[in-house]
Amino acid sequence: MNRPPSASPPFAVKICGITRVDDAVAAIEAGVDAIGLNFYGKSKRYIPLDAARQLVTESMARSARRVLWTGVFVNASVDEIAEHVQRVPLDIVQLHGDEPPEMVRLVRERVGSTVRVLRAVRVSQKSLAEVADYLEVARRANSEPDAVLVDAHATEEYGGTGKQLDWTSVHRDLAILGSMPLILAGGLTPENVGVAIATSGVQSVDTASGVEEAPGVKNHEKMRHFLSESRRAFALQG
Ligand SMILES: O=C(O)c1ccccc1NCC(=O)[C@H](O)[C@H](O)COP(=O)(O)O
Repeated sequence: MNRPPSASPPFAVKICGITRVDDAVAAIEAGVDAIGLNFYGKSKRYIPLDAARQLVTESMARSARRVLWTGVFVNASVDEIAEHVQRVPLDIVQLHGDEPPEMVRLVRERVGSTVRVLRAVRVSQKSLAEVADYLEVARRANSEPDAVLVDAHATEEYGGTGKQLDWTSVHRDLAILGSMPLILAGGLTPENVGVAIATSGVQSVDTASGVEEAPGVKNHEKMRHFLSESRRAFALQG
C-alpha cells in the first residue's frame, strides 16, 4: 500500500517533544498545527505511552482547537508503533531513526492509510542529495512517506539537538525532491525561524529545543513568538 505524496505538507508549524498538558494547551492556543510526542526512550523529551494518552485526552478537553498529534519513533518495531497508534489518537507517525526504506509501507499497512507517515532524514552535508537518494530507494520499495522532515545530523543523538542545517542549500536543492513535501527542522528558534523560512523557501517548520526552558519543558512565550514569526514569514512567501 503506497500513497503518492500531496504537494503540501501536513502542517505548517509543529512543536515537538511536549511532555506536559499545560504546554500542549499553550501550544494549541498559540496556533500550532501539530504537536510531537516523543516515544524514543532515550530522548530527553520521552513520554511514556500512558502519559501521552492522558496528555492528549486532557489537552483535547481543555482546548477546542484540533491539532495533529504526532508520535516520534526511533528504530521502533511495527508492533510497537501500532500499539501506540491504537492507544493514543495519533494522526501522524514520524520515523526518526535508521529505519529501512520499506518501514513506511509496513507501518502504513499495519495502521491504515489515515495515519500519515513522515520520515526524518538527518542531513550531514550542505545538500539535499541524501534526501533524494533516500526517496529514490523508497520509491522503488513502494514506500514513499507523506512528507520528509529534514534535520541536522549529529553523531551522538538522533534529534532534538539544536543543530542547524544550511538553509541556502535547502533552497537550492528543493526542486530535486519533486512534489515531496518538506518540513525543515534543526535548531529553529523564534529568533531565526523567519530567516530560515525566507532563505530555504519551505512551507513547514518544526522545533523542539528552540522553544524550551529545559528539555521537555516548553516556554510559552517562546512558543507564541515562534508561531508569530513563522506565520509572518509564511505570509511574506505569498
Ligand atoms: O527531540 C528529541 O529529543 C528527539 C530525540 C530523538 C529523535 C527525535 C527527536 N526529536 C524530533 C524532532 O522532530 C525535533 O523537533 C527535531 O529533531 C528538531 O529538534 P531541535 O533541533 O531541538 O529543534
